[in-house]
Amino acid sequence: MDHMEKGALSFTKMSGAGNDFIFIDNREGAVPPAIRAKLAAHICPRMFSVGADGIIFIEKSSIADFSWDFYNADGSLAEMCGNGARCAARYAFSRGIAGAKMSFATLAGIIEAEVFADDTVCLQMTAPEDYRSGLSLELGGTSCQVDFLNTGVPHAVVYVDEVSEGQGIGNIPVQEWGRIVRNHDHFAPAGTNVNFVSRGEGNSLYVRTYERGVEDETMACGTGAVAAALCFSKKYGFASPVNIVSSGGEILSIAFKTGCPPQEAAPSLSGPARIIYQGELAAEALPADIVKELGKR
Ligand SMILES: N[C@H](CCC[C@H](N)C(=O)O)C(=O)O
Repeated sequence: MDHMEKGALSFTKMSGAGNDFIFIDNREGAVPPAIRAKLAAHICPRMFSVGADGIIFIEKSSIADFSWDFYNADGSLAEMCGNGARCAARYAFSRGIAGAKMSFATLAGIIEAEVFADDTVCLQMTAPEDYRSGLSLELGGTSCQVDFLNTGVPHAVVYVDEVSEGQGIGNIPVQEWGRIVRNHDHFAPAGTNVNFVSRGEGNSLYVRTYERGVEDETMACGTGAVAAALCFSKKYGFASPVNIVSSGGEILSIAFKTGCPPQEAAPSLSGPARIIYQGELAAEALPADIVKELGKR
């Protein structure tokens, strides 16, 4: 039996369709706000620590069942995270923090969620904002027109069938093109997540997402799936619900009102959210100043 000093910090690892997160139950304030970004940037890198696309702190709330603080893997704060929110609902239900139907506060607004008996969680998303279509930029030597929608966080939507000369979504350079769009002047200064979208079978779409704050392709992106579904439907007239086949092969289902602007579509996001394991972060895995701060509580 390995003997390890009592861990410096307990956490739960979760996966929302392959978008993975570290959860900290912070209702007793174990991790003060001042060190959260540094903690995220220290324990999210894969191979060097726990590894995740982001970290979520669950906090008490006087206006909802709980509230949260979400940080990307690089320690940047983001207002919302669709897959993370589905995992937060599963986490809260599993720990008795909320019932199967719940609400929680994010920087993007209050999220209503429902946890189902299988691993599915359904969210009512906040109202999309700032829809922009036909933004011109160049990818792979081809001029193309991308759309933009804020679904809690900013998302650009690139229509792969228009830029890839039939290469197919599986062959496009997501890191290279994702970085170009993420940093493009159209989206300055906040930058944007970037979704590469291609028509699938029936009412489905293939979506590959380059995520701001991860600075790489993730296996799924919930707010990105919502942006892709709403923009594609607006441009090509897709019906609701749309099934999004994400990079990791899992399906996210987006339901929404059709025949109206994306801002009025009232989208919902359904998909899997699973607890993977519980863990204890060893003090030696953390910078001394963080261990010191954690020890104060
Ligand atoms: N993966 C998340 C999006 C995180 C957004 C974050 N990458 C940012 O906008 O900075 C999702 O499932 O919606």
